[in-house]
Amino acid sequence: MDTAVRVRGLTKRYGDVQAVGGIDLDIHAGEVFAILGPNGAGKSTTVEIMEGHRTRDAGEVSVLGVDPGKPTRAWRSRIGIVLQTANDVAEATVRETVRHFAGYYPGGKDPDEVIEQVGLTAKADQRIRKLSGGQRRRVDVALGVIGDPELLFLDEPTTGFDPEARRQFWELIGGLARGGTTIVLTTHYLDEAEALADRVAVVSGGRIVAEGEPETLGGRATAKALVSWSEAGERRSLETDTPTRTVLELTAHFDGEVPELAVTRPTLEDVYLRLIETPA
Ligand SMILES: Nc1ncnc2c1ncn2[C@@H]1O[C@H](COP(=O)(O)OP(=O)(O)OP(=O)(O)O)[C@@H](O)[C@H]1O
Repeated sequence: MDTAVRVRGLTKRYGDVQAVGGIDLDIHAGEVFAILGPNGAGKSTTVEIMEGHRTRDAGEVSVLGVDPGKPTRAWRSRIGIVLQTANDVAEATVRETVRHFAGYYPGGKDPDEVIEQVGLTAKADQRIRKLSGGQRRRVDVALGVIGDPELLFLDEPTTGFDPEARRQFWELIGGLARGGTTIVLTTHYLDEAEALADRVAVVSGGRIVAEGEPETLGGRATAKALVSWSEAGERRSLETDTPTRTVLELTAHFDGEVPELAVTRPTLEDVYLRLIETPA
């Protein structure tokens, strides 16, 4: 498998703050990789170093085979970056803005197609200033993909989106991924990571504390199940390795339907919260 991003021993310090304290990372070409972690964990610093927007103190970084500390124009054109909302083009319309950015990428996508892809066709002639927060974010995404990048960085892409807009955005990202674009995103939404990411890394205190597929992260798939039900007006629950047996026993006990029966495993959020509680 081709490697899109390779990071070894990355460190970055701001004065007294060790923002990144030795990160190793491999992101494969074509995968969607999510970086999770609490505020101040070092996610943005790591991603901005990969983007070539921040210097590093030590370590090796290779992005599409190039050291982002020595970026070339050709390399930049292969990378898309969705930053937090840019307000400087607020007076222009959606179409004018997307067309303007398309001009930087001779081999890029058709502006109207991209506007359609991000669901802004009906707003194409509206000034960006008059869009809602979520709609502006879609413009940011349009600008990130207009150059048809091989690798797309998304920093907290759906902050401010309503639930429907988030779903549409997930579909957009899923479509880009199916088309072969490698995607690196940071997010605070665990359901977003679960819906989109092939693999996730949890960063805490400038280090990776866990890495893997969202379904199995932190032993999630093999964790004990929680069986819960109602009895004599009270909620009862039991943690068990053999939930099927527990349910059979409960069925016998109640001689049929178990009132308000639920069987659950830890969610990605449960696992995540446990991981960031434990110092690396
Ligand atoms: N330019 C800077 N100067 C000084 N300290 C900084 C700078 N940028 C980040 N830091 C510090 O480095 C640490 C990591 O910050 P970073 O922005 O990488 O975290 P993050 O995981 O992206 O957080 P968030 O989820 O809040 O965006 C924090 O303690 C932050 O205060």
